[in-house]
Amino acid sequence: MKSLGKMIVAIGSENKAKIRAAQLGFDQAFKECQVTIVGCKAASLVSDQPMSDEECIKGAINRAKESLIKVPEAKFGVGMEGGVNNIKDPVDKWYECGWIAVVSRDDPENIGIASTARFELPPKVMHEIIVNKKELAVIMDELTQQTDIRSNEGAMGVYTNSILHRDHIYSHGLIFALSRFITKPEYW
Ligand SMILES: O=P(O)(O)OP(=O)(O)OP(=O)(O)OC[C@H]1O[C@@H](n2cnc3c(O)ncnc32)[C@H](O)[C@@H]1O
Repeated sequence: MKSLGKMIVAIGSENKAKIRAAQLGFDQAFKECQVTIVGCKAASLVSDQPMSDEECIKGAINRAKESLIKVPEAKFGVGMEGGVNNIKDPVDKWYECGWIAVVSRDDPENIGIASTARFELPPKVMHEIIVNKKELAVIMDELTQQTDIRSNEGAMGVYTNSILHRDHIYSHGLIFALSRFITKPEYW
């Protein structure tokens, strides 16, 4: 039987849902490899509750780059940053999604960036974030009377009756971010 090549991937987070997402995404994108995901603390250098896509992207890139430094044996560094964003026109609504950055050690300037699917956050949740300056994770735990929603099904699970969980949805965003590394070079 052909043995699988081994690959180590760093992720700039110790959040279990994000680590599961990284494993799910890399296992599908690199079927020929046995992938080990190594989580580590990495500073996003943006606010605890990012309020725009731009801020999330910055946070994801910062985390991806720092994770590559912290895990010297890693081939890729991954950053995942959740946050909210406001679409004003044609309807004024707030959405939540995760942004994912993937940095390759071979070519650190070649960064894959993509987002997860997004979902609407209700005005009562946005009121808590904007007026009472609370983080989404805290609001979710209070609303559901559960603990550590962020490491489990996530707000995505709460607002889909557990149909869509944070790990799976983030794995889809990760696979989009990996596109440049796994598809034919002539597509790029
Ligand atoms: O340990 P880290 O990697 O920071 O994981 P985190 O869950 O705190 O995630 P982010 O920093 O990426 O998210 C920014 C904020 O939004 C919250 N958040 C994002 N997505 C969420 C989700 O699906 N469920 C609950 N909270 C979420 C999160 O807890 C923070 O308050």
